[in-house]
Amino acid sequence: MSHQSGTQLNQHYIDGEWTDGDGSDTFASESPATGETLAEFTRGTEADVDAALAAADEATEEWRELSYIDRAEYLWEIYHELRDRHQELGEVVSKECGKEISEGKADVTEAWHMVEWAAGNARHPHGDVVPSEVGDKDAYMRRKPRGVVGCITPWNFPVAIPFWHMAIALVEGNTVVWKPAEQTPWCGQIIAEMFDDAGIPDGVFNMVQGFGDAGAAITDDERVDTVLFTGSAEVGQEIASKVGGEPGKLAACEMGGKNGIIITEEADLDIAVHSAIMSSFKTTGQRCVSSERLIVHTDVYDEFKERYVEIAEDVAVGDPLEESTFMGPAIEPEHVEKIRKHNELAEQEGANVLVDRFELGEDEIPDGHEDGNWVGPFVYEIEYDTDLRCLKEECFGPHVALLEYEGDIEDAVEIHNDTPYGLAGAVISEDYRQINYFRDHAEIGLAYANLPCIGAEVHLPFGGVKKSGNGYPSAREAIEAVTERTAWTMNNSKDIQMAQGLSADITMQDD
Ligand SMILES: NC(=O)c1ccc[n+]([C@@H]2O[C@H](COP(=O)([O-])OP(=O)(O)OC[C@H]3O[C@@H](n4cnc5c(N)ncnc54)[C@H](O)[C@@H]3O)[C@@H](O)[C@H]2O)c1
Repeated sequence: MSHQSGTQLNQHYIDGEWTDGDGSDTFASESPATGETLAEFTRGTEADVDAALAAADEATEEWRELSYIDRAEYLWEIYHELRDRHQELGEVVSKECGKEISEGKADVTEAWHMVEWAAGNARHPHGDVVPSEVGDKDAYMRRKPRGVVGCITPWNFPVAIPFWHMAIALVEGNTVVWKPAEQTPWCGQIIAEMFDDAGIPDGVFNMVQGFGDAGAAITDDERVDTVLFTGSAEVGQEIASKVGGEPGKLAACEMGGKNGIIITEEADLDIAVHSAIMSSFKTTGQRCVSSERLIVHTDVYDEFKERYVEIAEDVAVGDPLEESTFMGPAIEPEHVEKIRKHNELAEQEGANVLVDRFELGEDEIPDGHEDGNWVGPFVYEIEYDTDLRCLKEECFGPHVALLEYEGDIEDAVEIHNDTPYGLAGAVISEDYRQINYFRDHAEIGLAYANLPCIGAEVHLPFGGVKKSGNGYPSAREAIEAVTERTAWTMNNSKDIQMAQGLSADITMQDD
């Protein structure tokens, strides 16, 4: 088994074996905070994906024959490993994706919560007993696994999101081929070690390291029955249209957001400022639920702006492993460029820039971290206009627009809904009517009141509407995506009786 940082090459995990597979190419995991190489990995090719899918396909028959409870036993082993290796894996998350350490550890905690949910759910009822129109019939719904599930995950929750997908797919009786994000292969390596240590039967769990081409080889293969994808809208839409067009195949995709917080004239401004700062800058704005739009009533605009800007000017950017850090670096140099372009776009569209810490001062960058992908908050005010691209396109960074509105909650919600996305949002108000109006009219899957619009609990649905996805790859909803339902009706009498009064008489030609 290989499980190393440093120079040793880490492998794929296919059919219960660690393997270089095709082995024709390698890639590195690089620290976003220092630029140093953390570990080397073999890069997956179509041939590696083919081997993984063959193993997963072969393993489905025996795996689905096990009881839910026996399948869940393997997940309980992993639950204990996640807890035992909490500190170690949390630090790897921080090192590999640059999230500050409390977020790195929270990623691992969320993963074991999801494993707990999925494995615990194995002892809960699965399916429904339903009444029949005919007295002598039993009618009920049973679930069956779909078969092979392809899981494709993003870098920003490199431990939690894979378990949102895989824990449920596996307990429900599917086998899995997983491709971790290319930026966080070390987390992928440790998760695969956990499955290996748990003794999961060969072929049931397979991991292929690599890039988008390996991901596409999974989604395009006819042996895959369900694709679970979390990532950008561009890739998700491509997968949804490709896979959705194939009969018998299903894609559940969770994508990005252009999330907003409404701060009404009835807001408690302490809560408003605190919630907005967390939603804007936690994870350096690189959460799917990060807020890039703050929609603030004119009566409280000036006071809110002053207090928010004062914190944004000074919020601690630094080494993700230091507990005093609030924001770590951006994930990779290409992403720093993407954030730069979004900031420039806002300026071209007429932004009045209030905070520009995009290029941090030398004294703000921690010693020894000069080669990190550093960016700081960029905050601007702009007059709302439906044609502004900077208010519609996801930046996925600490890039925030302040929008002043007049009028009622209805006006604020109209601005809030004016994006192609529909993932998360929050309202800050002490007036329950305003809160309830937001709850009923905001076009989003995750709505918060008097809270940041970040944060998830695994037993709640997680997912968006519009361009943000179809709200499937989480908890209960994911079960729909990885199982097929069979409606069973069973006759308890000797006669055949039909619903809707349909005649069961067979009449003959001579009658
Ligand atoms: N809604 C959610 O639950 C949620 C959660 C986290 C992140 N996100 C979104 O994810 C994005 C950031 O993550 P990212 O940069 O890793 O996203 P990404 O779309 O670039 O990559 C996600 C995964 O898809 C793979 N991939 C890339 N091209 C592919 C292709 N053509 N076919 C198959 N797989 C392919 C990547 O290798 C990676 O594993 C943001 O837009 C963010 O909002 C959404």
